[in-house]
Amino acid sequence: MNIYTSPTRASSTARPYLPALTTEGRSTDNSSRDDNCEAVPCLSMEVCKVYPKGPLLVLPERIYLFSEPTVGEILPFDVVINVAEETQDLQTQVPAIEYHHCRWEHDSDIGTDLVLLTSIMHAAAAERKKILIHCQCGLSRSATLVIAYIMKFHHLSLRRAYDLLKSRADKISPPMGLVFQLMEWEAALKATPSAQASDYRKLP
Ligand SMILES: N[C@@H](Cc1ccc(OP(=O)(O)O)cc1)C(=O)O
Repeated sequence: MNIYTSPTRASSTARPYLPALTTEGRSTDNSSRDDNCEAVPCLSMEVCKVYPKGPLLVLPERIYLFSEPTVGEILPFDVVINVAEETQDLQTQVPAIEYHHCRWEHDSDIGTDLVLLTSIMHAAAAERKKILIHCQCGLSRSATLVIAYIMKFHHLSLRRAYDLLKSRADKISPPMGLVFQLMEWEAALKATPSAQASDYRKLP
């Protein structure tokens, strides 16, 4: 399944990031800690080694965050969501995997996709599927999607969802253009209290 999202938001060539926030409440679950996310800088679009140990488990419902994977790296997953415009689309190479590709840039309008993609994640999680969320580096766009998911299905504010993910993958840094859209997402979630309390999954 391919979902093309036109980049309609202009002028985000500079990419301001949220400042580093509190690390209070870091997970004690070493399997989802950020040891994987060592200080290996993203030197270029080609060399993106933020997760040198492979996909990082960031949420208990088998949701992993990663940079651009190889075919071999996605084989263990049931569902793969690729949210980068510039990454290779591996769909035809992994026909057995539920593969979604949303071609986001760092300033794309992602609001509609968030509704669909977080629902896909939620449905897959309910079926105990193993889910990989990735972009090019695993820092901005994929992190934005995971934050949106946490906000909706763990019922956390943007700030708390960001802090939670940051405590598990401390290199994440959603660009300000996407953070603004997460603010809109937060407002939309607040406006729909039906945001399914029954869907709540308690975080460890
Ligand atoms: N711009 C970074 C690399 C980088 C590329 C893409 C990126 O976004 P995402 O995490 O959404 O792929 C983040 C960082 C550098 O020059 O090192």
